[in-house]
Amino acid sequence: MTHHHEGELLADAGVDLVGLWWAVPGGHAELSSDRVAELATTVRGTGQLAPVLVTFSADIERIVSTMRETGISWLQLHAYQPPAVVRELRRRLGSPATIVKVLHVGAGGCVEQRFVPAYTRAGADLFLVDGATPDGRLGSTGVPLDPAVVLPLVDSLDQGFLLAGGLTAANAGEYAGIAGHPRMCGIDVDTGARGSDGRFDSGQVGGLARQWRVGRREERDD
Ligand SMILES: O=C(O)c1ccccc1N[C@@H]1O[C@H](COP(=O)(O)O)[C@@H](O)[C@H]1O
Repeated sequence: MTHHHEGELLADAGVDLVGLWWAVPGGHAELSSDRVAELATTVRGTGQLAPVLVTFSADIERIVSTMRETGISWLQLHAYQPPAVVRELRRRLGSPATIVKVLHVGAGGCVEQRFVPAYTRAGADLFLVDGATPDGRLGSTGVPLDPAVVLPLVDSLDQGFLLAGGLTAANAGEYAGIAGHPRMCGIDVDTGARGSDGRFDSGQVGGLARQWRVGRREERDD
């Protein structure tokens, strides 16, 4: 989210977490710390949404100070930050923070597969399974993942996971085995939530919420 008015649209359409992109060099939605703070206030003001700081940064001091200054408690580490960074962030941010580590699936499978136990020991609360394209793009790729590759990966996890990567209302049926997985906690969508003009579209977001049958966290029993 980059504009204040998007908060109400997302809340009304059934979303519960909103990503604010910070320290994402070259990202189409890169925000300054001050802008993140303003938008986080708007997000919380809906009474329904919680903001997530989404970042490529591995700079522990900057991440911790931005989380504290903005009051954001959800952190999505979207790049290749190592387990040592997760461990130090967990130590510094404490248990109130929810740390989401992205696991990238490329042509050869999950790039971080062998680090998964280390991320778990380091204190990651959730994993987010997303794609990495052959040309190295991360985040907002709009490229769907092969469910046959994702399923054994999520089966190998000890904690909950979110799914991303080119998700739409129309392709929900292809991921039935993953959507019904006992550790499935939700989906994370950028491209498929937008209309042809590139803006968030309430019809697209509402369709995603309905087709994926993703309830709010407090309404689920997982
Ligand atoms: O959307 C972005 O610009 C972005 C920037 C930096 C990190 C992550 C970003 N988006 C994340 O990408 C995935 C899936 O996106 P898509 O549905 O395939 O377009 C999701 O986790 C977004 O939060």
